[in-house]
Amino acid sequence: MKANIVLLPGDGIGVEVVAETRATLDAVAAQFGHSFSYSEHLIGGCAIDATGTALTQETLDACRAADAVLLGAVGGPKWDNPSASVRPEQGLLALRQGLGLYANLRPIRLFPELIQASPLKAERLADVDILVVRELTGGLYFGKPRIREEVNGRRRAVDTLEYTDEEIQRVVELAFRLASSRRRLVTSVDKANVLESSRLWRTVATEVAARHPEIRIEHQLVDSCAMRLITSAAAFDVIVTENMFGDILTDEAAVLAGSLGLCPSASLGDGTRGVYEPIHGSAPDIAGKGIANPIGTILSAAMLLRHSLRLDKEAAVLERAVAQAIAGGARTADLGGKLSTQGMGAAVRAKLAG
Ligand SMILES: NC(=O)c1ccc[n+]([C@@H]2O[C@H](COP(=O)([O-])OP(=O)(O)OC[C@H]3O[C@@H](n4cnc5c(N)ncnc54)[C@H](O)[C@@H]3O)[C@@H](O)[C@H]2O)c1
Ligand SMILES: CC(C)[C@H](C(=O)O)[C@@H](O)C(=O)O
Ligand SMILES: [Mg+2]
Repeated sequence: MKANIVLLPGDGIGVEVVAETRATLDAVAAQFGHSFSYSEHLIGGCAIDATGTALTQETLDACRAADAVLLGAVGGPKWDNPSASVRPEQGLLALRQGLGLYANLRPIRLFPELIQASPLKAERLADVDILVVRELTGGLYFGKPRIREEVNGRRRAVDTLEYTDEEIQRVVELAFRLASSRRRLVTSVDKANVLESSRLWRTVATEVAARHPEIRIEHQLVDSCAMRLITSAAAFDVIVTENMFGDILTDEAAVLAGSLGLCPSASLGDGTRGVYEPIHGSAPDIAGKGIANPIGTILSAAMLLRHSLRLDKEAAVLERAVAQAIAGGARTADLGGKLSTQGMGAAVRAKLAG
């Protein structure tokens, strides 16, 4: 098949891990006789430097016209001034909103050979297989008003946590659909003991659950969920939660896997188009050194093959190649090894054909 893929490397290690993933997608295409064409566009800090804005109309239009988008990461110290009116992260948020990508799927899967890479005891990690469905276009990230002002000599700032029933319903519905082909348990995470928006979330989640009697639902407060992710992660199947809770819980859950650099994601809306990106950021502490782990991005590309291109077999072959490379001892520095970003990509490609 022919597919048109937009690459948005962004900033820092985003550039390094996207280059390695493109090479890996090319190897998949060659093996299965597909033709992937790529166009590369700016987003984040590099877009601010070149154009003054973190997401140009041109980049957004290219993404709208593409079959799928592969993104690296945005941000970095160069653009971190808290008084700046434009920030790299705004580009990512505008992209998610502009494409209507309201659900971010973040699978947390463990490779058995990497159990030692996690600081947790091995017995706490047995059978961990979690899919976090993070709401992506609502909540504190987008609520209005958003204010920074000075009133009577005091500095004041406001963010707004807002959800409509429709926004909650569509993402919780998706979580239930995904749970039906897994272990049939949805954990809806909120802060309903304090937040009005969470009480609406819990009410709507309960309504959705009533339409899916074959799937169990449990409600869990976000603070104790954070603890249970460490003490009894294997008890979770699908977790569905609001935007910021999902952001925080998934970086925590990445510790189970052994490195943030291993974890992929798919940002999806109602159609087949999606944005695929690792859950990590631009990692300024290691950017430019060629040592970032590309596996989170390569596994995001596998999700791209499956969800946007409907290439299930190719996705499975790529995921198997990653698993075999890791089983064969391929390790970047975050996993205690010596492989470069390119070395890790090459180790995956070496397993593709076999
Ligand atoms: N989706 C995104 O574009 C995204 C996500 C998170 C953070 N950010 C941005 O990235 C910048 C840095 O944020 P941060 O430092 O809090 O988080 P980060 O995810 O960039 O890094 C956290 C830690 O994990 C390590 N790490 C991350 N990815 C890795 C990989 N692939 N291989 C090996 N090690 C890896 C880093 O070296 C660092 O020690 C900020 O500007 C932030 O806004 C962007
Ligand atoms: C960079 C930032 C806007 C982003 C988020 O909070 O969504 C990141 O942390 C992520 O997890 O994709
Ligand atoms: Mg995050």
